[in-house]
Amino acid sequence: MITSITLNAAIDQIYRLDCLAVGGVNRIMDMHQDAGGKGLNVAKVLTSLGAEVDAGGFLGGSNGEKIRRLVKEKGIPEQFIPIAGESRVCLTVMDTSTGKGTELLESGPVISEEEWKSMLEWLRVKSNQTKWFALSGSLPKGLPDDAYAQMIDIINANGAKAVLDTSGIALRYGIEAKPFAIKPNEKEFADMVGSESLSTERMRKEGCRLAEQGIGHVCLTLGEKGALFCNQTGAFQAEAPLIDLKNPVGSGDAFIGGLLYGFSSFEDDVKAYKRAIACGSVNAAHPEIGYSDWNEVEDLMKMIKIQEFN
Ligand SMILES: Nc1ncnc2c1ncn2[C@@H]1O[C@H](COP(=O)(O)OP(=O)(O)O)[C@@H](O)[C@H]1O
Ligand SMILES: O=P(O)(O)OC[C@H]1O[C@](O)(COP(=O)(O)O)[C@@H](O)[C@@H]1O
Repeated sequence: MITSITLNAAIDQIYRLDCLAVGGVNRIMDMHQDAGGKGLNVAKVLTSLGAEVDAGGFLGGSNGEKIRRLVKEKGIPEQFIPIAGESRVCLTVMDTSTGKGTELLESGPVISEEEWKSMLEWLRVKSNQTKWFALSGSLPKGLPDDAYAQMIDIINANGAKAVLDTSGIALRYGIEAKPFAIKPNEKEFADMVGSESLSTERMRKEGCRLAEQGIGHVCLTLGEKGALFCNQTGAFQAEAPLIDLKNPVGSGDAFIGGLLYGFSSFEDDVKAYKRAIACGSVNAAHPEIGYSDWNEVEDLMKMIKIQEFN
């Protein structure tokens, strides 16, 4: 069983239009809404791949009710903790002439101390029943900067494993608690290291340093360039397959879905890494956020070559 936790769940809303005119009048071609926030996208991908997954986190207000209904419609069991605040809307404006998405992300509700305590209590019980956790996305207001670190401590103490996908200060603290895996993208990793941008060699060096400190898998995703992986045995790199790009939003979440599918079904590291990249690329080749399909993933996996750094 895999449990995917979204502390800052969202209604993911996509507006598609011909060509975005910033500062002008834009008429929308079509609009789509789905349950989102990073962890829910991970759960959608895992469900499409046929994995046993459930979802947790915080939900509140009428947006929260809508998210709960959308999650149910996808057949994903959920144990969200109700909160007093209103869950957020995250808007992606897809410019179909360039294939580029502009994301407008609300910061989300304020979580009270009581609500946070309920989450930690729930996790203490849950991590005795579930082996694998995805902890994904930004922290809503009101939570301490070390919120993910507190969660990872509980998960590790119960012998379960956490894959962490967040950024900024929450990532810095989270790393201290030694999650099983982390997945920053290039920019998030450069921010973490305190640099504008990083060469491949510097990414490898910094990634391997973290792996030596006890993070099982440091996965650095590089968008269309693929990903770089560091673990106890070394560093590996793979290019992403060439695809017809439709919408890259949610590709990082799909990558986590693939990684968790692989590890939870005892695939070796290289196969799990290939599955993760393929899942990211399959998502990017479709307009929906958090899209996956078993056969498409298997086909792309055959095209991916993992190379070890010397
Ligand atoms: N344009 C693209 N072409 C092919 N694969 C892509 C593309 N964009 C993303 N991917 C796949 O999705 C993975 C995660 O994408 P990335 O953009 O790095 O993550 P995030 O969404 O977290 O920023 C990549 O490692 C790659 O496998
Ligand atoms: O929790 P955050 O970091 O604010 O991000 C939320 C947004 O991230 C997404 O999950 C997309 O994430 P990725 O493109 O990084 O995979 C959107 O669906 C969502 O609206």
